[in-house]
Amino acid sequence: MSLSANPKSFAYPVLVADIGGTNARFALVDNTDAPTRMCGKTATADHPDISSAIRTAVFPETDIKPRTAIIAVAGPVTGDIIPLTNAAWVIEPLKMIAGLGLEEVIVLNDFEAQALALPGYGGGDIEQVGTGTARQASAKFVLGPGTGLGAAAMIYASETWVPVPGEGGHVELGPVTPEDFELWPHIERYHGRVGAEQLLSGTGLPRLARAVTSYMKAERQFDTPASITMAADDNDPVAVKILEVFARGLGRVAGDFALTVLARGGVYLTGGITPRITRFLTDGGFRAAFEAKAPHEALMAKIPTFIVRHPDPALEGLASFARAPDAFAVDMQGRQWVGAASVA
Ligand SMILES: Nc1ncnc2c1ncn2[C@@H]1O[C@H](COP(=O)(O)OP(=O)(O)OP(=O)(O)O)[C@@H](O)[C@H]1O
Repeated sequence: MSLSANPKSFAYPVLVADIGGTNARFALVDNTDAPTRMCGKTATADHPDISSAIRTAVFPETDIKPRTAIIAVAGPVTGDIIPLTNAAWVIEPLKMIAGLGLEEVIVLNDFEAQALALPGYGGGDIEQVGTGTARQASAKFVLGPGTGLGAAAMIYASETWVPVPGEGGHVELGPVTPEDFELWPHIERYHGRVGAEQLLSGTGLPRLARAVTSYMKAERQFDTPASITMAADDNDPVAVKILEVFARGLGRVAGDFALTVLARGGVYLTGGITPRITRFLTDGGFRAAFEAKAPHEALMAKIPTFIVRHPDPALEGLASFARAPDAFAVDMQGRQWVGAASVA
């Protein structure tokens, strides 16, 4: 059964799960005040389905079985059968309710989950890049180059945080500097266009590498993102140029999103690529591109940008929601399933 109402409390313990293309991560939230109990990660390929992974990774960790599950998946939540974008699992909430004894299952988008973590970050969770100060109770944005380029806004309205997921990773990426104009003709078009994710992601990096290699008339073959970051660590000039262009592009897109929602609460970078290119995010190019938004340079200089250092941003966001559902307005339509026992 699918409901549209937003619950203002959950039955505890709540199991939170971040299901990625490669790994599934689980944690338990025992009540509104309890710290998050991490249950470790497991390779999705090691289990036939999510229920089997939960039985193996979570049930041995708790005397009281979870009554609610809140799950983040990469990709859209469409109906009662939810295939994953990059893994063989199919999430079937009604089967999970029946098979695991759950009362309720909620399935959210993975970057919506990452947005839910933003208001709670502090201390070592984040590292600032450049100037600016995060304003309290103001919009935030999370942008994450991983396998793809994930994006979500976090809006503050009526004393409530409202996560806004979307397909922002597919916005257009155009040339700006004279070097860009020389480089752009070397970029392979995807259906006639250059979307941000086509360059600024793990799958995009080899395409960007081919363009930069051709533009520099160099002899290189970079087939994986790791081969590029490793070569850049050895100061290979082509790999360095690729990551400089990457960081500049990411700054530009991050700046566009900051302008779009006036993200005075900051723009936060996550994703598997980010920690591997820190040097290129902090050398000035990223931040300069972020701020170069005439006529709004002065405004942009005040908006802070951060690298997220928290190891499990999506899980952290789901745990925040599990602890304090009242603090967030999460759209539940078509994404919440309850068992017969819970129907009043
Ligand atoms: N050393 C590295 N340097 C650069 N990129 C890397 C390196 N190792 C892995 N990557 C890239 O990071 C990307 C994966 O990022 P991320 O972990 O955010 O993806 P995901 O799909 O969200 O995660 P999951 O593995 O949980 O499904 C892949 O494109 C991978 O090639």
